[in-house]
Amino acid sequence: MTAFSLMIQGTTSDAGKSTLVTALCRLLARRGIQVAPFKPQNMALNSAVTHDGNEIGRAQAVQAYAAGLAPHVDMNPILLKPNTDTGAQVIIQGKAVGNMNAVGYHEYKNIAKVAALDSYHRLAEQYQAVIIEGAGSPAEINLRARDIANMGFAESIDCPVIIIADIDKGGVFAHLVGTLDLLSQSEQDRVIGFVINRFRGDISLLQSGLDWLEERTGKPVLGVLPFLKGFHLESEDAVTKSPIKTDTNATLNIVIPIMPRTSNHTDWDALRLHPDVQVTLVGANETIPPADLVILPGSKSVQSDLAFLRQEGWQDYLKKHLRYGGKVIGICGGYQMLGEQLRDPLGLENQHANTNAPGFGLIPMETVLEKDKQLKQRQGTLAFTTKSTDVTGYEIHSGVSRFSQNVMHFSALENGEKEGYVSDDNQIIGTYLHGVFDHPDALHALLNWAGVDHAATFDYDQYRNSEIDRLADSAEQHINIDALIKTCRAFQKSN
Ligand SMILES: NC(=O)CC[C@H](N)C(=O)O
Repeated sequence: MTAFSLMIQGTTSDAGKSTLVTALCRLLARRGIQVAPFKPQNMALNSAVTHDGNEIGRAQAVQAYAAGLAPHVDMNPILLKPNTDTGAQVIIQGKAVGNMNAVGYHEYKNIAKVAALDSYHRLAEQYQAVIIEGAGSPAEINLRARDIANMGFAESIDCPVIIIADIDKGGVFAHLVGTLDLLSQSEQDRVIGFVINRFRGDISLLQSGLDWLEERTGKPVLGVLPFLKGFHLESEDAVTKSPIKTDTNATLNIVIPIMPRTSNHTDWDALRLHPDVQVTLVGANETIPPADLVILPGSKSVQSDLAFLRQEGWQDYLKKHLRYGGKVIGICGGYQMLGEQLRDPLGLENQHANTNAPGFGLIPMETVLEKDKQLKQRQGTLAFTTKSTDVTGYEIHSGVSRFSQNVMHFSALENGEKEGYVSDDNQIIGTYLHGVFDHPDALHALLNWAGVDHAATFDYDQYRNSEIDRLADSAEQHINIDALIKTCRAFQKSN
């Protein structure tokens, strides 16, 4: 059997590339084909940690899960994490190599490409199929010259491409025809067809448009995927503000600030999906509503996000919230902010070295950002509950925090380390563990801590798995997957 690759590119960001790759990974795995996901270059603040301590984009970790694999660094060899308005931390094969601005990175792309190809070839040797995700749109002609994220990559490895467009946004025919038109002949030749995503309504009304599109471009429409109501899969970067659930009997109100550099926003997905919880995300210039629990999330640029929170009135809000008996959980960067001092001697998160800032002063702790980033998957038990309760999570941070006095810890980890903080008055928790609400037992205990007496059981892993199945079932129904596999194999042979 010939191994094959297929790349999914989109007419815009958020067209549905990640979801289609996820669906294909699950559908090939169901057919017994050993398949791996791959994205050469990802720009996102929501990353995942592999077993061996490397950092990759969240979407590839979810796609690996759909394929029945553990996430591996080769699945996303280049990750860009924006930490200022003009620059990003560049992560190559799982490890940060430094901060670069857009021009600097453009120059660096030739080096980054070597890593992308190296990782891809390793996957291609190991698996029977590699499903590749593009980034943004392949028609950004100003970025074409050194492109390694879309057609530049497809041309290098000579693979077929599907272009996907989101009909819910409108303008789907213009997007598809325009995108194809802006590609070179050899790039156009590798487009094996289109997929239209998020269609609602009567397909018979779309048919004349599909016929026109096929006639005009000479490319087939491989499938029209319906809008999946209430569908939720961990999104890569965009923080979705609309509530996931509509009917809620929530008893616990959670408020979370959205800061310019909020990271790992999927930390609160399990809460947004939980029937007993109402999560309100508060952005810039919005009134902060009353809450039972405030969660300060992770941040890629802690000092500037802290300044943002102060400017938005969160310091006074937190003081009042705690005075009235409210609870606070700080995760990673949000945990660091709750401390007394933040130091960045090397200028890792700013353009300048030696930037310091006072934190909210609610935890007797000081944090220094150090050169080596800590990337770890974690397992342990909660240290502050009487009942032994499992907790899982992962750490991604440069900050090293030190307490100025003895404190109660949040968790006891499997390697014997104690981690995090719980205040004596039981109102504040701080932890470095991202994903801390994902384990059903930890979720239950934390909701109980926050005031929910009989919280419903919610298993995030199970939920994710059934959402991937729902997505894959829909793709199976609307795309001829066996014919697609044949086309990809034929492309591989003829080129
Ligand atoms: N994930 C985070 O919130 C990281 C916090 C901070 N940027 C650090 O590196 O220490």
